[in-house]
Amino acid sequence: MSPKLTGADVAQHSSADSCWVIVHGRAYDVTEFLPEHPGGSKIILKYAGKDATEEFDPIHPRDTLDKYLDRSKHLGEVDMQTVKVEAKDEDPEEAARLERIERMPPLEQCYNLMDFEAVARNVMKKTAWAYYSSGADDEITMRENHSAFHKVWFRPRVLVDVEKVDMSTTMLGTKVDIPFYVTATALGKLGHAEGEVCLTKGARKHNVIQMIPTLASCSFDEIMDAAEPGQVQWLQLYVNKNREITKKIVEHAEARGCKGLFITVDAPQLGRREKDMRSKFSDTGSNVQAQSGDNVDRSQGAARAISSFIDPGLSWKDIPWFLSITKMPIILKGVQRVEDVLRAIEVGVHGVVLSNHGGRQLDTARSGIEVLAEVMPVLRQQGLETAIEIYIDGGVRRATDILKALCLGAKGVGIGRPFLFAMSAYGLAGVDRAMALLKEEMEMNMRLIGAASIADLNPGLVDARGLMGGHVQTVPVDTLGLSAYDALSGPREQAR
Ligand SMILES: Cc1cc2c(cc1C)[n+](S(=O)(=O)[O-])c1c(=O)[nH]c(=O)nc-1n2C[C@H](O)[C@H](O)[C@H](O)COP(=O)(O)O
Repeated sequence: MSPKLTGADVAQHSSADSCWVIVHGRAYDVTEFLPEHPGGSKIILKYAGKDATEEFDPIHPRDTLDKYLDRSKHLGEVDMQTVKVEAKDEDPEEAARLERIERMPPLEQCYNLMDFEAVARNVMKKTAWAYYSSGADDEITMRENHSAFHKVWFRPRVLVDVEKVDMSTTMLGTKVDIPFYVTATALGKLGHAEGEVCLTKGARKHNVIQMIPTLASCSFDEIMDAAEPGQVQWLQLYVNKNREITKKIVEHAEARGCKGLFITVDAPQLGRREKDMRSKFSDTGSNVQAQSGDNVDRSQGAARAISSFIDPGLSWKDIPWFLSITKMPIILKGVQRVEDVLRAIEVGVHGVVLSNHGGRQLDTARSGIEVLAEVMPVLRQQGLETAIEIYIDGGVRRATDILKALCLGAKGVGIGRPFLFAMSAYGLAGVDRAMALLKEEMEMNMRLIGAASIADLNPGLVDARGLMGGHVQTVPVDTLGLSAYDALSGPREQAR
């Protein structure tokens, strides 16, 4: 058994000519990999000759080095007792954050999904909050996503026997307890050490489907392994320019039992999320799927650092190939107009998610609920309303938002940030409470609109004319949301 390396051995290799790093107590020679790194070489050189574990973890699946770094560069175990721990200069912001954590409200004081966002804003690390909370450009679409639901009013039925309420439904053939799923959101470990696995555990407890992101912090297999037998997961796919890599990922997901392939079609390039950019994301780029280490401009924030492999050339002509390489149902995630829904039906995919990526891509794109109100009447007119499954996501924060979407014809909705914020602030207990609150709201509101089951939900229960009136600000100010978003430029107010 070769002797362990010491911290001094590693520290001798701290330049671009010879660069060793320590990750999880093992040393790696990454000299030749430097120009390949999607996040650029600078970020690795910052940790040359040192322990890089703390920066590596939130961005990279655990098996990244095993998968992508040649074995000959794996140098073996390091005696961590001999590694000098760098004294961190006092960061007043971090000290203030830790202070706020001491005073954060107990979980029981979170009564709705916005409460989690308000708490998370105060207790999350700056880069993590910036990454999760940011929308593209002026964040108009991000705010519209939630506001748009306030343009839809209910037309409740009375004197309906709603003693028993059944909110279960099926999504892509899977029976779920409530018509929402945990949508794909990258870099789960920015908010919580367990990352996407924490969401897996929450989804399992509530029999809710989890969509696994391509850009997860945890490895795909870690997330699949964390699921209980019978627990259903889908894969969200960013298509790689190198289709061989993409084919391997899709085949592996199918072999592991994924029950849906959601191809993201609204991100030929990731949007400009300025809060993320402002936090000067300096971490390494995730996912070493990229073949060549483009010299990514670090100031572009996390998004740009981790997405250089995505193929902007993806087009309708690629869909038959996807249909040929997998039996999983294929859903196009990020469709934003009825013409593309009709095209999706034509090319034979199984569904679409009407989505603008949570307002993180094209700013002033319409909200999912507004596109839904455009799509469904056209599909009904052509007798196509059941040809494929229609989902929406973006700005869903109340069970009434879910009910409005289903009344207008959606099969279910995806929810992103709320579960990230609940996880980041309170871990699994937070995710669990967030889902339980939605179930509570759902049962109550189904009773109040006079619907005993999902089958009872129909367009007659809502008045969606407010969505058609263009974008005149007819929406009441969403005060809850205001306290969470960074619309306020002042210092972070005290945790509530
Ligand atoms: C909040 C968030 C959303 C991301 C997301 C990361 C975060 C932090 N990321 S991103 O880094 O590339 O933008 C993904 C992603 O990996 N793939 C994807 O298809 N959608 C991604 N989305 C969009 C997500 O799947 C939903 O469309 C969006 O979150 C729904 O809006 P709400 O957050 O308001 O529920």
